[in-house]
Amino acid sequence: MDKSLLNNNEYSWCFACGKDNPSGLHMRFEIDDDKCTAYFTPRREHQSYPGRMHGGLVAVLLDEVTGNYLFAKEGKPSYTAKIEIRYRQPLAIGEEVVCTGRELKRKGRMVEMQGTICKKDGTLLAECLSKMMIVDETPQPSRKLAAGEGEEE
Ligand SMILES: CCCCCCCCCCCC(=O)SCCNC(=O)CCNC(=O)[C@H](O)C(C)(C)COP(=O)(O)OP(=O)(O)OC[C@H]1O[C@@H](n2cnc3c(N)ncnc32)[C@H](O)[C@@H]1OP(=O)(O)O
Repeated sequence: MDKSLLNNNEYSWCFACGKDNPSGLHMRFEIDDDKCTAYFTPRREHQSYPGRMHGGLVAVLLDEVTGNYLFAKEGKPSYTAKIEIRYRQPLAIGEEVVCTGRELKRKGRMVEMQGTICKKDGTLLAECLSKMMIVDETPQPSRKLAAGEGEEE
């Protein structure tokens, strides 16, 4: 893996997994041969209707667990080009879920990924099919941020 990627300070600001992002989800991952797994417990600040996680944030869990699998396998970033989500049951606030990302197939740099979110008893809550494009570039912060603008006072 290109070590300069991991030394890129901006990675620690990822909304889903960045350790320095105070508003982030702070997801952590386990990588196996064929999948990435993350355990996550939705908190009150993540809810939409009372007691259930916001659908946009459910999408973040799916996007991140699939993206992280590719990042670990390829040692390069990949960008989400398309994501389709089926929300089957609500994710309950306070109840831990298991997120899993797997590769289905690829053509060139475009990889088709599958993501699932299940209860600990295996009940399927949400799933996605996505297309992610592997890129060779190192993502750069916006010019404003690089110039020290856009930071909170
Ligand atoms: C420790 C840290 C951990 C870090 C771990 C972090 C994990 C992070 C996971 C979160 C990931 C994100 O949120 S990423 C952020 C959200 N996503 C983005 O910002 C992506 C924005 N879009 C783009 O940048 C671009 O559209 C790309 C890169 C996706 C594609 O652009 P491009 O490279 O110019 O490619 P382009 O010429 O358009 O297309 C190339 C080929 O792909 C096909 N193609 C392009 N888009 C699509 C599509 N949606 N569906 C089907 N096919 C497509 C084209 O038809 C073409 O086929 P052919 O003609 O060659 O056959």
